[in-house]
Amino acid sequence: MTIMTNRLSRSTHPELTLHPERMIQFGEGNFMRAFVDWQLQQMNNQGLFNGSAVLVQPIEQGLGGFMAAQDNLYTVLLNGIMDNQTVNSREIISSVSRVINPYTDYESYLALAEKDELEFITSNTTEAGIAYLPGDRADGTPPKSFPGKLTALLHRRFELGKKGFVIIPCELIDRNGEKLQEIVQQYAADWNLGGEFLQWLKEENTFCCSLVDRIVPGYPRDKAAELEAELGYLDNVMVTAEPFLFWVIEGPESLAERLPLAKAGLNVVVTPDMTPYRERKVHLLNGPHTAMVPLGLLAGLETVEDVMNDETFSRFVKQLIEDELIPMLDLPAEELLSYAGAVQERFRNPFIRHELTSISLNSISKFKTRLLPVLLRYQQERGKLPERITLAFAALLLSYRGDRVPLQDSPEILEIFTQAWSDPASFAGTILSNTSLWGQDLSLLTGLEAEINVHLQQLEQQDSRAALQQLVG
Ligand SMILES: NC(=O)c1ccc[n+]([C@@H]2O[C@H](COP(=O)([O-])OP(=O)(O)OC[C@H]3O[C@@H](n4cnc5c(N)ncnc54)[C@H](O)[C@@H]3O)[C@@H](O)[C@H]2O)c1
Ligand SMILES: O=P(O)(O)OC[C@@H](O)[C@@H](O)[C@H](O)[C@H](O)CO
Repeated sequence: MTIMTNRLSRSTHPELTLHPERMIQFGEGNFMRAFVDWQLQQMNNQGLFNGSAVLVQPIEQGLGGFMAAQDNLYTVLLNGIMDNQTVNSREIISSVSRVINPYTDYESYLALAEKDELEFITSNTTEAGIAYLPGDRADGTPPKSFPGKLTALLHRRFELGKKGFVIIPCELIDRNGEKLQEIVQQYAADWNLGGEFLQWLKEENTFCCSLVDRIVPGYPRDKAAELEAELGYLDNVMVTAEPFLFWVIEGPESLAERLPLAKAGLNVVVTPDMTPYRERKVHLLNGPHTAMVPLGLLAGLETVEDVMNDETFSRFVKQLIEDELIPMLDLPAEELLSYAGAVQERFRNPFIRHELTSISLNSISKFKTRLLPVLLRYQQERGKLPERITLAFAALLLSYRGDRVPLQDSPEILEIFTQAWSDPASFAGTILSNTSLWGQDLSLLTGLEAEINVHLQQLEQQDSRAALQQLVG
């Protein structure tokens, strides 16, 4: 095999244009680079935007060094089937201008407030990022939390008498824009930044809620050397993604003109109410992901594709979606079925490797958001438990014993499970009654504790495939 020595850079690719900075983006992770920055590139390719994003690392450790070493260029590899066509594309993305690490260069970070051309702010700091950190300090260089950092930047902008920003967070939490705005306002109050600043925040800035959708498995570790040989350059931050993309932004109509994503042919909707889109995506895509993870891992499967290629498991996913999830959503069933069919196609994407363990991160809070609301509604409306969600719940609780599958969750949550599992006989009752995990006492839900105990025993005695076989027929 040829040994590659050339790193991707502006000198290896002098034809790539550098566009003026128009967006500040918190988060330099795989998702944002394959989603937002990829879309900026598409608009730039068509001469519709002429703008780049300056990236800010939300935490001290990050990819800034790797990005700088290749002049902030990187490759996005799209693999999958879209509109019945196989897509296997590679594109060098040149829509990132630089990455600022505010922990080592706070002055450059605050200096962003001076640049009039910067009009948009986007972010993805994981679900953990949009959080109020009591005691975060205005004189921190930088403040610790993402909303704290943003408040400091916005305040500098206000002091300079400049116009505000359109702020579009992409974190997968409900009402992300409103939540971010509330926390920024809270810091403004904590830090005594004054009533005029609060007014400027409200009147000069637009916080938009948004919902993102693109499966981004990230750096293709297993194929990197092969791909670099094919590309003809070294790239430490290349990223693989599916071709499908969807971005719903709850914002003013004028946004579609200022950020002409849809005009560039991208699947982006600007709407006054994104609720139905969020419900559909979180329950029909993220919900099945979260259900398949513990069941799949307990059966020794590794990827979403493994699950979908297994007859029993794929039948389980289909039944879960059609019999338990769709009937509980207040949207036209036909539209939901069509969306769900497309989702299952995306799960089957033979060209990407989406690890179940990568989805398993923080599975308890994911279950609470993605599947628990449906389980509760089903029980309330039908007077019985949804069997598939309940089995997945039991598998999740069993997996959190930590002896059969690797766990990735906060130390506090892992400790709660260690304590509860120390007495297996009372485990189900203890864990279901823990309101800090579920927001309510689930041991009070008729039949749940008994069902969970039955499934726990079943999953101990047989493997999860056998339990699924009994259920899906
Ligand atoms: N990968 C996908 O398929 C996908 C699809 C849609 C949405 N998302 C969302 O994107 C998020 C990031 O996924 P990724 O694949 O880019 O991961 P990644 O590990 O490549 O990037 C994580 C990013 O989040 C930041 N971050 C991590 N912990 C943080 C914290 N505690 N506070 C502030 N910032 C923090 C990091 O600095 C980095 O910029 C996920 O949590 C998910 O909500 C991912
Ligand atoms: O990104 P996470 O860890 O919150 O969730 C894992 C997957 O469910 C998620 O990344 C989906 O692939 C994504 O939401 C598709 O748009």
